[in-house]
Amino acid sequence: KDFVRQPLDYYDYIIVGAGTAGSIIASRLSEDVNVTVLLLEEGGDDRGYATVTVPAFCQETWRNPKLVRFYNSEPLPTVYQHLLNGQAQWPRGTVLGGCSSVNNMAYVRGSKHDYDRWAESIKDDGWNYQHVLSYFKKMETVTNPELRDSHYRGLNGPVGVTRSQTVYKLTDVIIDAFRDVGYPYNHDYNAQSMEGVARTQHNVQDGERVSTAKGYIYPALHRHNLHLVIASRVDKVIITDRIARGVQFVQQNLTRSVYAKKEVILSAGTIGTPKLLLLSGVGPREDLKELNISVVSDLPVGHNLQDHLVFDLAVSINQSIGLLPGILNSDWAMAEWNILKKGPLTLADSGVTFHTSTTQQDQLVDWPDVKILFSLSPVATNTLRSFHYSPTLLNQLSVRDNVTNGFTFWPMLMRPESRGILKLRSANPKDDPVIIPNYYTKSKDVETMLRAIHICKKVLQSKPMVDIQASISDVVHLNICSQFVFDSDDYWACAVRARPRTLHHISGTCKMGSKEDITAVVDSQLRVRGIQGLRVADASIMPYIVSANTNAAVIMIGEKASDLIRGESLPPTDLHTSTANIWFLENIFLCTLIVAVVTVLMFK
Ligand SMILES: Cc1cc2nc3c(=O)[nH]c(=O)nc-3n(C[C@H](O)[C@H](O)[C@H](O)COP(=O)(O)OP(=O)(O)OC[C@H]3O[C@@H](n4cnc5c(N)ncnc54)[C@H](O)[C@@H]3O)c2cc1C
Repeated sequence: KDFVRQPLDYYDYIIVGAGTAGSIIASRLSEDVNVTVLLLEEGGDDRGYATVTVPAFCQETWRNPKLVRFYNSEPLPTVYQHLLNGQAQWPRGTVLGGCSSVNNMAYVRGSKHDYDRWAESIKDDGWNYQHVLSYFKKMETVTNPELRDSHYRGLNGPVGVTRSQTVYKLTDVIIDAFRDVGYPYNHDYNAQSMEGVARTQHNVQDGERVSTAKGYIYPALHRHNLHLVIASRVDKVIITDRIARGVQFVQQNLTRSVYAKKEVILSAGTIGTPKLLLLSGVGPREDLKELNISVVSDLPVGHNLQDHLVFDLAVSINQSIGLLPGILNSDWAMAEWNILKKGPLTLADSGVTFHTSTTQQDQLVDWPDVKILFSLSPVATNTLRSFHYSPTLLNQLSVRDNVTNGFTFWPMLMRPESRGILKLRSANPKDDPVIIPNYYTKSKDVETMLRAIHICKKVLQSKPMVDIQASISDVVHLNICSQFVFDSDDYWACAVRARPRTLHHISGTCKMGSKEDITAVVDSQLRVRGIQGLRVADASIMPYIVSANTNAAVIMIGEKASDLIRGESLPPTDLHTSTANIWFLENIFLCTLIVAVVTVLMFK
């Protein structure tokens, strides 16, 4: 059995959204044969799409309306002048596996400090790094032998993780360039420290994407106690007497209801979950009253919206060592992937990731606030179109179309201070919500991005970059920034503000917090405040966005939520003892030698 057409009337647990987190929770809860689980998903099957499976084609997925839904922010044409209609556009995976089936697969857990800050703010050590590390280990199977012998890594989890290898010479040149200007090479940014330049790890195993649908749901579909219903949009949580009783959903234009004996769990993502809560009367009282929705619980649902932003800086070089046109569609690349599951098609991106702390305060504790990724070509207008850039900007950046050899820096802001907001547009579930991202409303965010751009420029001065005559190819005086001297900080600040490009990591709209925190929507057990039998588990619960791509954190949230629901917990990882053990194992030869020398000396 794959999908169930019509659910029964009652289940123990109803999970809304078979995305990244929802797939995990359905799979874990249904491990217990004594409970029944219903998983409801608005989208369809993610199998049968080569663009989902083959890592190098991943960017095609988030342009495919069969796999994603596009949400537009409110227009702000005088602010986001480089965006089409002044609107940010967010594709969200609307398919089994959710965004984990359409994302770029970069696997980055985040810093120890991200989770320690969560734990401190919510006053619950169960979310500190030592605790969540146990879940990060549980969920993954690290495939590279050189990474497996580490106390930080997991060896038997449902999600495969593979560290990329050099396919293009440009990858090695970029790594060498960062080292040349003094940054360390980081063997594993998912271990003790994130700092430095590293080879990217991806949710890829045997050359194929591992979404949470693939890792958790498909292997569980044979279970009789798990029902998966697709193409069904949940429109409301049925709440009476402050208890969640079930959900109302629409399937083939028919509205149906299904009931939960134990709990309803919302995993519909950073947009879907708050929208559903608001439609169900859980949200800011004044906003709900305006739409004639009766208020069940007055909570700041939709507030605290956070995202990672990226800027693009194209560079030209004098050698053909990167991703040249035609490589990915060549017969040999296809053959190499089909037969050996190797080669260019296994790479979701350049394979290089750089993290660094750009303030003295962050350096002291080792907590990166900037990340830089790369594209191994000077990203041309064809691709830039999908970033929702305005025709004027596309026209100005079309200089890149004439650059055959080059690459693009993607400097990124990892801990933004600006906060956006999401509200209902109307009480009609078919209407998309109002989204106001408030990008760069805090000047500190612009300052951090400028420091990231400075790092890119510093790297261009390195010997490996000078050797390939690397130089910024976007020497175009953007109309709206023409009052500033090109390449000055004011110029870049103007360009950065005008085109806030999302890294697709929206989070935080149903914030987790302590009892006293009036800005919180869920408590540290992920229970919606003031309502029984209702939890949220997805990217929306993050109190602060992590300093990393968000998928790994959401998988951890899915694993931990499953344990919270079934009343279990993993013991915290004891890093202290184990690091010592690892040191002993890694240096066993040295230890044996010391013992031998001491023994000989004693008997002499
Ligand atoms: C294009 C793109 C690239 C990304 N790249 C990376 C990357 O390289 N690395 C990384 O770590 N992160 C990346 N991310 C972010 C990461 O994938 C997400 O943060 C994470 O997957 C979100 O998981 P979630 O469970 O919160 O939501 P989702 O995975 O979005 O799941 C929500 C699910 O709920 C369903 N749903 C919504 N509303 C309803 C409803 N009313 N009724 C029924 N079902 C509903 C949706 O269809 C979806 O399946 C990327 C995201 C995108 C979109």
